[in-house]
Amino acid sequence: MTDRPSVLVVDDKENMCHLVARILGDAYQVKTVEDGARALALIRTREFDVVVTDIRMPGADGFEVLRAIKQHAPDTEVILMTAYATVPRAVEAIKEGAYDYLSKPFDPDEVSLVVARALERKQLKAQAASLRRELNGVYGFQNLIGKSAPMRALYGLLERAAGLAITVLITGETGTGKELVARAIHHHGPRKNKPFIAVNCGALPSELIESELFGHVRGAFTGAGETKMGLVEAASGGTLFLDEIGELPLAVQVKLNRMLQDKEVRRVGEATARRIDVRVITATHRDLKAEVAAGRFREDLYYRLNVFPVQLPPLRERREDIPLLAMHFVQKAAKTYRLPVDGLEPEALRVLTGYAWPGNVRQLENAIERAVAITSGTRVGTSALPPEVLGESQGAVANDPLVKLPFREAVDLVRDRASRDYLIALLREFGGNVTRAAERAGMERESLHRLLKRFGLRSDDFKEPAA
Ligand SMILES: Nc1ncnc2c1ncn2[C@@H]1O[C@H](COP(=O)(O)OP(=O)(O)OP(=O)(O)O)[C@@H](O)[C@H]1O
Repeated sequence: MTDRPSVLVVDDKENMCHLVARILGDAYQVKTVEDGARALALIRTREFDVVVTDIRMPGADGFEVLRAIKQHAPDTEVILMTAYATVPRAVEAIKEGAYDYLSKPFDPDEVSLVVARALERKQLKAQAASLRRELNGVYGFQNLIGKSAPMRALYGLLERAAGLAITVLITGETGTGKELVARAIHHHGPRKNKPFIAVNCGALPSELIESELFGHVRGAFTGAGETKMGLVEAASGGTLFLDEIGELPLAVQVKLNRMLQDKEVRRVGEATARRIDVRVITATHRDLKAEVAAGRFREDLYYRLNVFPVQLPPLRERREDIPLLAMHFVQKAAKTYRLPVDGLEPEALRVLTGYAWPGNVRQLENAIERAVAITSGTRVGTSALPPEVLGESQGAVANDPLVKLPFREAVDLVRDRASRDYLIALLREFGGNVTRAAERAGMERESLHRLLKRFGLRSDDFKEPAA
């Protein structure tokens, strides 16, 4: 039987090997070797579930066996056998990753029990690892949901960015999750216990931005009552997230650039500067490079911010995530409104997956929240979905005659449409001159004539009227 768990017994005393093999032989597939060096060679070529090894052996001892296993087969559990005198060493071995030890002489039940427990731990560990993999696949990174290829690639990038404390520039259409990503980077990095301060540069009136960001001293300008610390200082030790960075007025861009360069901040109206230590993450839905070209964004600041660019994919480019996101938002809304809604009708899911979502995840979240609020049963159906979502997907699917045809006929139809369009463009280009059109098309004049006839086209219709 090959599906029994495998156990390797290593002891330089033959009778000890036999004894352990006899105890375990009924329940496990047992292999015995009588010296450490052979055990080392064996574990490089074969993986055992559990290894029971003596500590004191000539040549390679139990510690060497343990280390080799942790290196080559870290999932294998190791149990050491030890005489009374070497118990302290066995305890040391546990610190190095062994599961347990048996002190000689032992009784048979003790051996069976320790091996069974070691196996149980191995299985639990494997189960936990697979659950974690699954959860990571589904729930992605921090609070980000999505398991599509673009999202998985994104998680890898975010993991790297989080560990590096590097300046990150997040770009993506509205509602793609830029703020969520910024938070995920912060919470996954070494500054997670420090503040995360988010500032929407587009939402602050331009005359206030400077003092909000950098702070001001009393009386620095009309209306500056008390001295106030800015948001940059509030983020000290943590992360400053500047959303909609493309909206920052040029004058403030200059100050921000200087702050990043000198790692110092100067409150408005104050002569001396203060050292600051903030990690800066910025985001924009604009094409900053184009903004630079148009003179609306400073080039030096652009390069300072764009150290680690992260581009978020629009939802329509990761449609396979829509069911997962939709389900997540259904649960969230059901909890908020204390409603017994717990899923979506398959048809509703089909419609959601077919829609283009110009407002991305935020639009999906709003659509689902509203749908849940008006659902009286336990599942969201199509009738609860917003008209714009229904309209587009129904239009795309139901009005296209192609879907009513068998595959071959549909392909023929598409080919005919494309051929006709091509011929029209060709005749236009050459003003109805069939000889030249045939040359470009790489076919004989006669063949082109036949094709034109088949598609009901007349070359004369494309000739310039005589002046
Ligand atoms: N991958 C995702 N998983 C779960 N929720 C998401 C995801 N992406 C976005 N969301 C949710 O969608 C909403 C919009 O996200 P967020 O505010 O981060 O987008 P944004 O790109 O910053 O938008 P804007 O450009 O309009 O400021 C939030 O409620 C957020 O929780």
